Amino acid sequence: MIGLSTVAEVRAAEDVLLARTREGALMQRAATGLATVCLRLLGRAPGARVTVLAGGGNNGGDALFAGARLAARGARVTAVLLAPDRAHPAGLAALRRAGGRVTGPDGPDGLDRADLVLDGIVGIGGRGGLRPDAARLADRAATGPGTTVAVDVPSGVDADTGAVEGAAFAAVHTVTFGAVKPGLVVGEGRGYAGTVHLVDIGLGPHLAPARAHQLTDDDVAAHLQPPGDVDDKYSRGVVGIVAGSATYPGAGVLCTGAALRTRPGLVRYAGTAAEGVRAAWPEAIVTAGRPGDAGRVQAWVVGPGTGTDDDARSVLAEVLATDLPVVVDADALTMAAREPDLVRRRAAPTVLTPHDREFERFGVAVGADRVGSARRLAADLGAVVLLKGSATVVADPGGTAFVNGTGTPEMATAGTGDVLSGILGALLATGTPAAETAAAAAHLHGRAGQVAAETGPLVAGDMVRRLSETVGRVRGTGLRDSGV
Ligand SMILES: NC(=O)C1=CN([C@@H]2O[C@H](COP(=O)(O)OP(=O)(O)OC[C@H]3O[C@@H](n4cnc5c(N)ncnc54)[C@H](OP(=O)(O)O)[C@@H]3O)[C@@H](O)[C@H]2O)[C@@H](O)CC1
Ligand SMILES: Nc1ncnc2c1ncn2[C@@H]1O[C@H](COP(=O)(O)OP(=O)(O)O)[C@@H](O)[C@H]1O
Ligand SMILES: [K+]
Repeated sequence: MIGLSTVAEVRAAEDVLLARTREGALMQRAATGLATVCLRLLGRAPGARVTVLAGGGNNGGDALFAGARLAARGARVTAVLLAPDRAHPAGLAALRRAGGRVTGPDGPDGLDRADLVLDGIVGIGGRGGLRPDAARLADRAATGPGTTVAVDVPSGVDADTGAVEGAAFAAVHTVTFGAVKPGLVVGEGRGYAGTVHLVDIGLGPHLAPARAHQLTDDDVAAHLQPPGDVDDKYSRGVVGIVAGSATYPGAGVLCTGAALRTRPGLVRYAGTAAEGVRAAWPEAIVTAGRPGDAGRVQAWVVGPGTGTDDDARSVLAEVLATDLPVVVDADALTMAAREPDLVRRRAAPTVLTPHDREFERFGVAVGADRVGSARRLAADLGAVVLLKGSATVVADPGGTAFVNGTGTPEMATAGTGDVLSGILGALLATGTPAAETAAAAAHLHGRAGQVAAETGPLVAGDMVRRLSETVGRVRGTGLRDSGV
């Protein structure tokens, strides 16, 4: 699990560590890590052209020291000082000693010929959108030939939320220090950060436990354990699916298929798409009746493609009245937004899975702070909120959050949400805690999208078809030998 630490948490840990290390040591660790990544990206330093954009704070100091290291290795380094009178004195002196050139914001910056551009304009001390000089240079860097590397945080990105007000530095790589900040992996900031490299500067032991996390394949593998010798089809949890309709069976077929391919113990289906689901998935136990007719389950999924008429509303109420975990998706979200008390009065876990427009039906727009918005709705409803997006966010009522790191834009196609709710229902039926389980489902779903997109554009059914293989790849096992 990767902790995502806020600026306040990083600053607090830095204060403790700064008091215990000699002056400037942390910045040297940061600059060494930064220069190492840059050297790897450049391949070879001698002759390489590097432009360092340096603001007047410590972020500029990191960039200047790293520039000095690159210059010492033979790179031709130009530092552009955005606030020449406040540039980090020791960093600037080191750069000069190593043979780097220095200019002001309007000087010959070399951006049109650079191999690599370092963005040390502003880091976690930034406020608001970039100022005009900085915005102009960030824009030139983005359209120039150099590989763009952000120092700690892409300038102009809010490190806590990922919000971008106006211009920001578009990095292909971000080298961040001490801890990954949420703004690098969520919202607009994710798109500006590119690939994130974490440099250890010794902050770890002093950081408060993170309240937001990103799961790894290893974390998710723990949710995907194969059955053991004593397992039977019931023992791993049975999921019940209420999805699709007679006219639109697709959502029922996708959701049921995804559940089966995630944990193929037993999947029950109840609803008016029964005929289509039975034809597609003979492995499922299917009834055209109500949820109560389906047999015992350990979790429900309700909503994809069910419609929002009186019958659908009464089925939703029946499912929410159980003491089982429930995934509320799609049309069920529209109905739950009209009657949020159906969710609030539940004692068992509820996971709501809105995209932005469904989220807004609960009364507030998502806005630029996606983690904050998901947390607020989760607290209001006493439910886990899984807010879909290019980086899906999960929040629980207590404020614990997860930001998903897998997936591909190819997943922006109809029906992929139905696949997610099937995966999530299957995992929730095992009884694991709802928020982390929802994050694990989003992770697996994203990996299935990546696997299905390996050969070209995907449709939702491709994700279902490749799910078993994806589970195997996330488990990292392959075929077990018999031990004979
Ligand atoms: N602490 C440590 O031990 C370590 C810290 N480390 C590093 O320090 C960084 C934090 O440094 P920091 O606190 O000096 O702030 P920083 O990010 O440089 O920003 C302040 C500067 O930005 C400017 N500025 C602000 N907003 C702006 C805007 N919108 N557009 C343009 N400019 C703007 C602001 O100008 P001012 O408002 O003063 O006019 C001021 O000049 C951190 O991210 C990491 O890289 C590492 O070395 C590890 C050890
Ligand atoms: N640009 C993107 N990058 C990664 N994932 C995406 C992107 N766009 C959409 N997705 C994912 O695809 C799924 C779409 O779900 P949803 O909007 O409910 O679709 P549908 O209702 O058609 O099934 C979500 O899981 C979302 O996170
Ligand atoms: K920066």
